[in-house]
Amino acid sequence: MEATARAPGKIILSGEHAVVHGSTAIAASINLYTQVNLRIFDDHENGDRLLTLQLKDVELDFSWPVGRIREALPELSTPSSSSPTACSPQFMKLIAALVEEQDIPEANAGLAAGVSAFLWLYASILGCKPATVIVTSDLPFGAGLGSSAAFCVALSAALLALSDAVSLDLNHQGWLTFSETDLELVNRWAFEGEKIIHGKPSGIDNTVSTFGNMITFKLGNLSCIKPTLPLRMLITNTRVGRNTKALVAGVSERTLRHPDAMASVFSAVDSISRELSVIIQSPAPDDLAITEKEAKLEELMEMNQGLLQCMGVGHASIETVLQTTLKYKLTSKLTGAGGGGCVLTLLPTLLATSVVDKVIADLESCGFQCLIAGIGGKGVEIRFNGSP
Ligand SMILES: Nc1ncnc2c1ncn2[C@@H]1O[C@H](COP(=O)(O)OP(=O)(O)OP(=O)(O)O)[C@@H](O)[C@H]1O
Ligand SMILES: C[C@@](O)(CCO)CC(=O)[O-]
Ligand SMILES: [Mg+2]
Repeated sequence: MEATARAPGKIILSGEHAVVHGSTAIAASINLYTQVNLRIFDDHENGDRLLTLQLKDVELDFSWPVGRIREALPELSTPSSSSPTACSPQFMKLIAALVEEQDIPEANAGLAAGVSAFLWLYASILGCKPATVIVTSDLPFGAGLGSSAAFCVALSAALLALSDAVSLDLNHQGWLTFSETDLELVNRWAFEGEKIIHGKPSGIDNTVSTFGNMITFKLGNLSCIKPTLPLRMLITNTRVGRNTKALVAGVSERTLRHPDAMASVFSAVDSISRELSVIIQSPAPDDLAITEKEAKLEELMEMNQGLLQCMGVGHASIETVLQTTLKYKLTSKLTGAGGGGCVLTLLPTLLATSVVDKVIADLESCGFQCLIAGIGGKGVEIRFNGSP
């Protein structure tokens, strides 16, 4: 049996990090995807009864005899696909041993978290069956565009599609969307994978990758936003790698040291997100109104960036992007966990293309990578047996 799932990355317009501490955040899917192809073998098909994970973008393959996994994770021989379960510290240790055996190159050490999430989701949803999983992605790892979430969502979707937990038309040709109920199940499993990679995620990344569009998110609850503004965002990748888990932990540690001050910071971010949501959805009768609303958006982005600085997740490379875009009277803010990674710049509707080209040339001369991604598209989708 074979299935392929694809899940989008994301940008966070406001509220990153504060959302982990209960504030409202706004996120949108982007048209960059992670794709997971899953092929399950019957016993006779896969002679060595192997579980193989191929990460095409980093040209790394991992392989375990199914018997080795069954021996290491005996309690997982019967899958629980309908009941998303957290990976306990005890299971984490057993999985870490299976990952350790693969001798991941030092340069790719960060992948250990992703491979651990893979083993947990595979064994919990499908049990110890021989399979080959091939992963490809448009998303840069560790850049703030939700690569970990897109990986966990696409993987959970592919595994569930071939489990008995969801009902899908296996003969459907082309990409298929799950039912709302099944999307909830995909999202809950993906969140368990994100916990392995992020440590203490809010759930916003996997939620927007699962459901797509643009959402407000607070304490696990999402609502869909219907923008009345043509939001055009330039995404600049500083190419400064960082680790979301460490950055999220750093904000929590600062909160322990300064509880009252950080509570005020998180409350201010909550207000910014709620105000942003109202502006983005308010009726836009004419161009003047659009320009006025974009000016308010820019001011709120600037305020959010200042509060992210308070949280300690800035970086010199992010400052360089802020200063460079400011020369063109444009407003930017980091997106995702910060500490490097990606920065958003709002491109006003009336901004001339020639100016956009100059801004991009200026940023690329700093060694950064720029793209204008489509935002607010579909969430996770599935297709079967290699159908186009
Ligand atoms: N395609 C993939 N295959 C395997 N592992 C992946 C893949 N994409 C992401 N990961 C895992 O997720 C890690 C990066 O996750 P991290 O949360 O640090 O960054 P991000 O998700 O890109 O940024 P942010 O969480 O700020 O949006 C990688 O080091 C790897 O462990
Ligand atoms: C930094 C953070 O708020 C967003 C990362 O994309 C972490 C999370 O919410 O899980
Ligand atoms: Mg992530």
